[in-house]
Amino acid sequence: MASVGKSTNIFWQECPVGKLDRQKLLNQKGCVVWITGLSGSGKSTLACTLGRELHSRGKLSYILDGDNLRHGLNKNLGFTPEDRAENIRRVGEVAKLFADAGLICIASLISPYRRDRDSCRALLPDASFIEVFMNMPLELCEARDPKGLYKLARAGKIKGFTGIDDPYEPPLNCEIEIKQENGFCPPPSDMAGEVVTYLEEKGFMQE
Ligand SMILES: Nc1ncnc2c1ncn2[C@@H]1O[C@H](COP(=O)(O)OS(=O)(=O)O)[C@@H](OP(=O)(O)O)[C@H]1O
Ligand SMILES: Nc1ncnc2c1ncn2[C@@H]1O[C@H](COP(=O)(O)OP(=O)(O)O)[C@@H](O)[C@H]1O
Repeated sequence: MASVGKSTNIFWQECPVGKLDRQKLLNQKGCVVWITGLSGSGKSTLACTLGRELHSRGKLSYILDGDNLRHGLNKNLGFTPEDRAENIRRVGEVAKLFADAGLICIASLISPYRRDRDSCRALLPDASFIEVFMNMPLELCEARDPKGLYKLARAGKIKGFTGIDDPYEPPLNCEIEIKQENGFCPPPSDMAGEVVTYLEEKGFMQE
């Protein structure tokens, strides 16, 4: 009897067209670019700039943005550690499907806990999970505060806000780290360029 999670009597169905066939069609390799960092660190900005750059080079990508997914797939989840873990788990599984479809999947979530990110990494075949750490100081993110959420968190009107009264655990072994240079944040095009160069060097931009 085959059993997975809570289901029993389930079997894996093989499909006639596989990942390699799709990659050939698209002339690229499926992977997940997982962008993690504090609210306001520039995750969505990098995701959008990277998505546009890949599109202009004829590469198929798709952005999974934490904020957006919380309007649908994850609308029943809040920000407790358990809900964040479930949020990341679901997005990791969806990202895995997109990578299997042959796409360059760009996931952009705070994903504050190391264990949850590492579980997503473990879902993907070797080296096709590319963790990008937006290593921006809290002071910068808080000064940006585009949604006014840090202000609310400091005023005690949002509880459990990442970086204020909920932890952010920085990656220990990420593939790419984006940080300030001489006190300045690199422009979005440079941040995206760094990721594109990595994808080229590792062979994801062609089949
Ligand atoms: N308590 C608390 N902590 C952190 N963030 C909060 C919180 N409440 C709401 N928000 C808003 O939700 C966005 C983060 O959603 P994520 O799905 O990326 O979060 S997580 O990965 O599950 O931690 C995040 O979006 P970004 O600013 O784009 O990161 C916030 O706008
Ligand atoms: N490289 C950058 N240089 C200057 N401003 C940036 C840069 N990246 C992001 N920003 C600005 O910082 C704010 C937060 O960026 P955003 O991408 O929404 O962060 P996050 O998705 O991590 O919450 C936005 O106002 C955005 O325009």
